[in-house]
Amino acid sequence: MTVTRDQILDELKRLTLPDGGNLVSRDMVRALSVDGPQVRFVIEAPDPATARKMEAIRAAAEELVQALPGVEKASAALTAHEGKPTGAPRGAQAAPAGGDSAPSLKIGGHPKPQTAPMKPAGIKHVLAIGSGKGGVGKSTVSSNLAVALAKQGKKVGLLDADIYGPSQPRMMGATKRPASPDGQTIEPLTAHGVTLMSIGLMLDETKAVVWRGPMLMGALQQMMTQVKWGELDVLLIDLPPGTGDVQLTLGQRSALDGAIIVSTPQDVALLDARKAIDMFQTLKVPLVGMIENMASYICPECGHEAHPFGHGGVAAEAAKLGVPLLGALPLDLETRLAGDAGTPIALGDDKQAAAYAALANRLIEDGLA
Ligand SMILES: Nc1ncnc2c1ncn2[C@@H]1O[C@H](COP(=O)(O)OP(=O)(O)OP(=O)(O)O)[C@@H](O)[C@H]1O
Repeated sequence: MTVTRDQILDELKRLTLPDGGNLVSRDMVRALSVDGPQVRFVIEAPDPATARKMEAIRAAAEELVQALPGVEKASAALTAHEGKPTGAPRGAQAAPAGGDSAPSLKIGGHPKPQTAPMKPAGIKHVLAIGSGKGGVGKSTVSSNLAVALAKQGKKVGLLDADIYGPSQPRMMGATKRPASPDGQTIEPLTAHGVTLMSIGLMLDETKAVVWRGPMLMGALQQMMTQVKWGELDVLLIDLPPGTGDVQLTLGQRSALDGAIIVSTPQDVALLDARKAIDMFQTLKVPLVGMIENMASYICPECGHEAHPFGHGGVAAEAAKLGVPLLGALPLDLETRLAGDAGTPIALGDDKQAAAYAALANRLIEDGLA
């Protein structure tokens, strides 16, 4: 008989810590692996000083697990956070066991082992919005699409997973830090009818984020599993540009229903968009389609139409790759100003809002929202 992870965690819950809670409720168990009768795990203390006081707990935890039926050898190691890394989350302490201070939630710890792809229970569809190149308007498209879908009566969530340059708080006009009243779950914000969460809102915005892959994975896992998203028709995930750890983690570890790629028509952007498409295909994430942004510019003075980033490049690329072209959005001053003001252009009723409404309708017709 092989011991299960749940049995081990249940056993560890029996071990009460001197300052309250147990190893599981205090989220200290890491890297639990069960290899037949061999069990290994790590106990991660919030700091080296606490770790030094926990040797007896480590030994007791090892002994308890070793006594479980089906376990031949259990080994537990102690580690500790080495202080706050650069770009560390605000309140980067483990959730306090008690006391007067408000519980805080550590963002970006080591990921927990998963048995199934992440998809919060109440969410019907999860769509990632990516781009190869930065600055092509992926966040602008994400926020406006979210608002346009909400205007159609859909329950929409928007997760800003761009930890290196989170822009949704500004674009959606919601910069308050989400609360974590119990130190375990995060209450997302609401803006313009959209349920919003940004990893950036949990970080110190004055510091650059220097995170290793595992911490990124842990942070994304938390966004998917600890945020109280509630019932949603669709969760849009605004990815960072490129094909890095965030994209890989989400593609491999969460149940994405599709990916949308935003690109400008210029060659350098298309070159990178192709790489992003290739990555999603490799990860077997269905490609919903491409969106051409900054496709044309209408001079407000004379009405002349110009194509500063080229013309038709995304349509041609989409046709070549056999991916639908979902829409072409112009370069538009009002779109930029609305984004900067935290009131996405899709909230209004002008031509740009209509273009986003058409995009939203298409996703709804395709059964993706
Ligand atoms: N169609 C558009 N017309 C005018 N300005 C736009 C348009 N799309 C995006 N912008 C502006 O371009 C800038 C970059 O857009 P945005 O932040 O959405 O791009 P991104 O691809 O998400 O960038 P990053 O790589 O930094 O995440 C922003 O100032 C935004 O307001």
